[in-house]
Amino acid sequence: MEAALSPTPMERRPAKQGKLTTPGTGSPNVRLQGKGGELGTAIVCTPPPLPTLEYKQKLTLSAQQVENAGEHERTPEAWVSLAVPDRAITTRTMSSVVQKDFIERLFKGAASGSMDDVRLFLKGTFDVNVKNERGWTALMFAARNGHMGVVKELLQHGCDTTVINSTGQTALDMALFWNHADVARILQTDSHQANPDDNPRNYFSLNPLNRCSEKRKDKTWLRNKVLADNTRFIAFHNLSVLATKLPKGTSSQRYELARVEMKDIELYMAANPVTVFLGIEQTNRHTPLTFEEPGLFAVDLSLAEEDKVLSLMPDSILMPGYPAAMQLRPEEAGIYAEARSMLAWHDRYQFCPTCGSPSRLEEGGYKRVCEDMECRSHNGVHNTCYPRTDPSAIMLVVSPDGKRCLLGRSKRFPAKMFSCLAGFMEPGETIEDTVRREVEEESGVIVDRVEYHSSQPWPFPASLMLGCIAYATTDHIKLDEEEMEDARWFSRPEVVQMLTRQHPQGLFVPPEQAVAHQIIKTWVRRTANL
Ligand SMILES: NC(=O)C1=CN([C@@H]2O[C@H](COP(=O)(O)OP(=O)(O)OC[C@H]3O[C@@H](n4cnc5c(N)ncnc54)[C@H](OP(=O)(O)O)[C@@H]3O)[C@@H](O)[C@H]2O)C=CC1
Ligand SMILES: [Mg+2]
Ligand SMILES: [Mg+2]
Ligand SMILES: [Mg+2]
Ligand SMILES: [Zn+2]
Repeated sequence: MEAALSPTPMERRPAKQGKLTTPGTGSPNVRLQGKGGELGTAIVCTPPPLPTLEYKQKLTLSAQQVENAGEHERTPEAWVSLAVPDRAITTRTMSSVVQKDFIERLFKGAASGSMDDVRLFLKGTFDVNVKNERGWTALMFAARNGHMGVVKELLQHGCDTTVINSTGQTALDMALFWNHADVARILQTDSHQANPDDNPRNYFSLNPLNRCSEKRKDKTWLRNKVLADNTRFIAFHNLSVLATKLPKGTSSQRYELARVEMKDIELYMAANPVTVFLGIEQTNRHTPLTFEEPGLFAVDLSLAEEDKVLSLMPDSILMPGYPAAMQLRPEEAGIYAEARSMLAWHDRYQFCPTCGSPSRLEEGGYKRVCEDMECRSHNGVHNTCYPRTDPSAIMLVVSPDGKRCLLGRSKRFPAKMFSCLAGFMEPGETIEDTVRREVEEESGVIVDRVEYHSSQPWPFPASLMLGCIAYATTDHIKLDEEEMEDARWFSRPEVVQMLTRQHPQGLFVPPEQAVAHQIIKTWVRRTANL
């Protein structure tokens, strides 16, 4: 595919003559630089001859022919081969045709990633920030098309990252808009601009525990840990977690997980409830782990009466799943995600999926082993023995013109809430396949490019949301009437109103704890120019 020179077809027009002109004369000019800095501006006062077929053929001239050739007939290569050894190019007057050729080669090279063309220009020691008629620099072309090598080369040669084009965009804006994250990062580092999209951290993903998976097979260590004085238990009752209220004034995070002690639950522990080792609350992950550091377990107290569980901690509640769990402190939400998904797995997989025999817990609750020693699950790879995680794609679809995004309403959504489309991954699919299939199934819209944004554990019961931004090639909507109630294209201003809960019809998007919210916000941030 031909490398795009700019986001709009307008930009693909060849550069107009006369941009590089000296005011008052209309004559082309070029800034010439030598080792010690800028040497001055060479002005060509005679109107330049147009390139001829003959000129084009000169591309293959020998060194001698080049030396003998007239000024206007020299190609950039010829100029460079003549001039670079003694920097003569910086002191010569160059015809505008050759100048134009140099600059055109620079822009084309930057847009297509052709390092040779870019280096050719750089050898010529021109102004690296030369612009086309729309104010685009070579750095912008390279950033627009994601050519990391060219971007680095241009930055090394002093290309200015702060230049803006005639529509107010910098090279960084373009890299972000066109989702060249690696290029954006380099430009940010260079221009010291902070990017909130770097390393996004979603709610449910901030689990501070050291899971110490290497300890799960050490039965003695685990037993001692369960009994240690400073060990604490996160208690669940029918997948609702015991939580206590935080002091007032702590924004939307109003609860934290209650940590109960062995002495409080000894009675229930006698019944051997499902208990899962979650990890160690290690204060410093860079120091070696000691046994003294407190361990954390999840325990399923569903066998106990609900009020008995509530009485374990003053002022506590049994917090149901979504959306109640959005009120936990973010670090607590990470622990909750691990704990709830694990207990939900044990709850649903009490029997061996291979032979139907009862199964027992092993490895601190991270494995279920079939009690029938003849069962096939004891041989080879058996994922039936390990906790489940169901990958699920969630995507913001951007319209073909880049100006709108697709949000939908599943039938089970609260009234007036619109969100990203989402769907479970099927076996044998890539993330991109899932995104394209679910978008087409649910909305009839065709997606081409898929960009990964970030992921989020979604413990209802054990999904892993794979957040993406997807670029549509069509915009006709044909709704999946079974799953979806509505799906529409929304403009950026309307999405901003939905994010900030100021939409005139009261429409809104999921809260900031949902990855959907974060993906939508990323798109809004990237489209500041709309
Ligand atoms: N974090 C976030 O911001 C958001 C998260 N989500 C989550 O994303 C997930 C997927 O979204 P959703 O639109 O429901 O998915 P789908 O579009 O794939 O539709 C779900 C339906 O497909 C069927 N299905 C197919 N495979 C599975 C599977 N492995 N597990 C469960 N159901 C399956 C079920 O049908 P049936 O019930 O008939 O069996 C289910 O109702 C859900 O867990 C949802 O809660 C959704 C939106 C926002
Ligand atoms: Mg869906
Ligand atoms: Mg679906
Ligand atoms: Mg599906
Ligand atoms: Zn079995």
